[in-house]
Amino acid sequence: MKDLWKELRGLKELNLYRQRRLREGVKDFCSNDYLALRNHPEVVEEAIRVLREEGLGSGASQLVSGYSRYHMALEEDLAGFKGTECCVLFGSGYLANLGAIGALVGEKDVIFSDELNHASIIDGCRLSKAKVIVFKHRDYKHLEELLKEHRKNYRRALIISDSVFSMDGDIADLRELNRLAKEYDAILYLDEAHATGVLGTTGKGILEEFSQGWEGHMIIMGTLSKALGSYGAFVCGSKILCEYLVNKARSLIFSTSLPPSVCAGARKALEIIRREPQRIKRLKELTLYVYNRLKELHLDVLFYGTPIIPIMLYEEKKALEVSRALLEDGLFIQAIRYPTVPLKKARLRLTVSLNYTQEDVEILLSSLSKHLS
Ligand SMILES: Cc1ncc(COP(=O)(O)O)c(C=O)c1O
Repeated sequence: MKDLWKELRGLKELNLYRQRRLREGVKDFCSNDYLALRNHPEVVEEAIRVLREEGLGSGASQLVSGYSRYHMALEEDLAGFKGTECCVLFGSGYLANLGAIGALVGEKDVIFSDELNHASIIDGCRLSKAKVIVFKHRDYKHLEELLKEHRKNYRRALIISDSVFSMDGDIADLRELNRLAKEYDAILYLDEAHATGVLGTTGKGILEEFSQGWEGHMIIMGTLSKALGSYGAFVCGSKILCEYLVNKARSLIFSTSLPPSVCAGARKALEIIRREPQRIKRLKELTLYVYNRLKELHLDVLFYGTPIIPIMLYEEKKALEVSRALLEDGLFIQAIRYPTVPLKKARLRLTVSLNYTQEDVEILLSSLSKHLS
């Protein structure tokens, strides 16, 4: 146990020590509740209704007795929303990536993975025992070189990318990824955690953003935990894929399914997104407004049109200091540091949400200006 203490001390010395913070009493500027659906009265009402009807937990895994009509209805709606044949729910985005990647590829196979993919993809790749080849971030020329050299040596190939990269907010080039997937006979696996409810004019995700229909070799993974304001995740694709995952994905088979109330709440959130596409438009407008105001402060921000707007501070210590100073003003933006991002690329990951009022934005800007300009 002494070793653990030493390691923690090492993290503190490097400004890489992490602590959870109660978010009470502060305005949250770093959640992924982009469309403000987590507290939407209809979502909460529906979840409570089903909570009363079904009880708290689901009682078992999907393959035992934990698969209710609420799970099935949500899967059907998600498949319809994403324009795929079928959908399977998972306990979380982390579990979906672990389970789906691990089921799809093994020792004889190869994965081509963007270097900035989410940690759950990295862990899923490692666990799968497939050969993992990492391509430079959004560098599709590099990807093509790697495909040319290595694809032929393996049975199945998977190209994996986040649709919206969670720490930078940039967007994968679907056209290039799809061209390469087709040319090199690979499955294209897209993580839509931050794209669902955000990209495209109606929030359907990267396919809509690129005016592209779903094709059989595409796997669309997404989470219920961001713009859908709930918890859990899904993998959409062909009927065969879903059947396969239900039989092979260990994180689905050997883990208790989502509570029915959580599924019902997510389904209501999806219904609201479909009914009110103006929410997505408003999010885009607010995002642009916040970015333009940040620019006036001459802050070093990354911006790609998505609601993830990292304020770059580079030094871990500086990121911690500014995050703490904001907290004293009642504003919460978490300092993101290694290993979530590379060393010396520390940042405040500001996210835009429909939860913010005009006044909130003004308070945020004046506090940022005080501590950063
Ligand atoms: C791109 C990406 N994939 C997967 C996940 C994991 O999702 P979850 O939080 O539902 O486990 C996240 C975020 O947490 C993410 O940003």
